Amino acid sequence: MSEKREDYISWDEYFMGVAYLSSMRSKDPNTQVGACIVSPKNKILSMGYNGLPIGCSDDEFPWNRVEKDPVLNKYFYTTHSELNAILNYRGGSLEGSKMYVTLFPCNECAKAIIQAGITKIVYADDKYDDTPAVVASKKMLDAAGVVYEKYEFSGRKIEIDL
Ligand SMILES: Nc1ccn([C@H]2C[C@H](O)[C@@H](COP(=O)(O)O)O2)c(=O)n1
Ligand SMILES: [Zn+2]
Repeated sequence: MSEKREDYISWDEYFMGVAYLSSMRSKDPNTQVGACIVSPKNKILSMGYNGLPIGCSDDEFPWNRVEKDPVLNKYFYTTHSELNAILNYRGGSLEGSKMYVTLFPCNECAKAIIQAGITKIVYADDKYDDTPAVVASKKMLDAAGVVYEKYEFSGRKIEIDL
C-alpha cells in the first residue's frame, strides 16, 4: 500500500506562498506586495496586490516615489494589496478571518482590516516599521485586538515551471 506524501507544504507556506505569488502581479517597480485572506477553516477567501484602480492605466499613471509634487508620485493612486484583497472579496463577511501579507499593513489598511473583522495578520516583512504609518497601524491593531505575527520562513524553496 502507498504511504501519503510527507513533503507537502504547510498551511502557512501555502497561504504566504499565495500572497507572494499575488505580489508578482504588481507593476510597482520598487515594492510589490501581496495579500491572501483565509477563513477560520483554512479556505482562501480573497487575494490582492498593490496596483492602480480599475480604469487607471499602469502606463499613464506615475510610478515615481520622490517627485516634489505629490501628484506626480504613485502614492495618491495605488491601492494597497491588503485593501484590494478586502475589496476583491465577493462573499459575505470576513469576520474572524486571517490575512497573510508580504509587508506589514499601513495605517489605512489597518483601519480596513479592523472594520472588515479580520482578527489575525501574518506578515513576512516589516521594512517600514519605524514609519509613522506603521507605528499608527500597530497602535490601532493593538487597540482593536487584532493579533499580528511574523511569518517564520521555513527556508523551503518552490520552483514552478509555467
Ligand atoms: N503594507 C503595504 C505597504 C505598501 N504597499 C504598497 C504601496 C506602494 O505601491 C508600495 C510601496 O512603495 P515604496 O514606498 O516602497 O516604493 O507598496 C502595500 O500594498 N501594502
Ligand atoms: Zn496600506
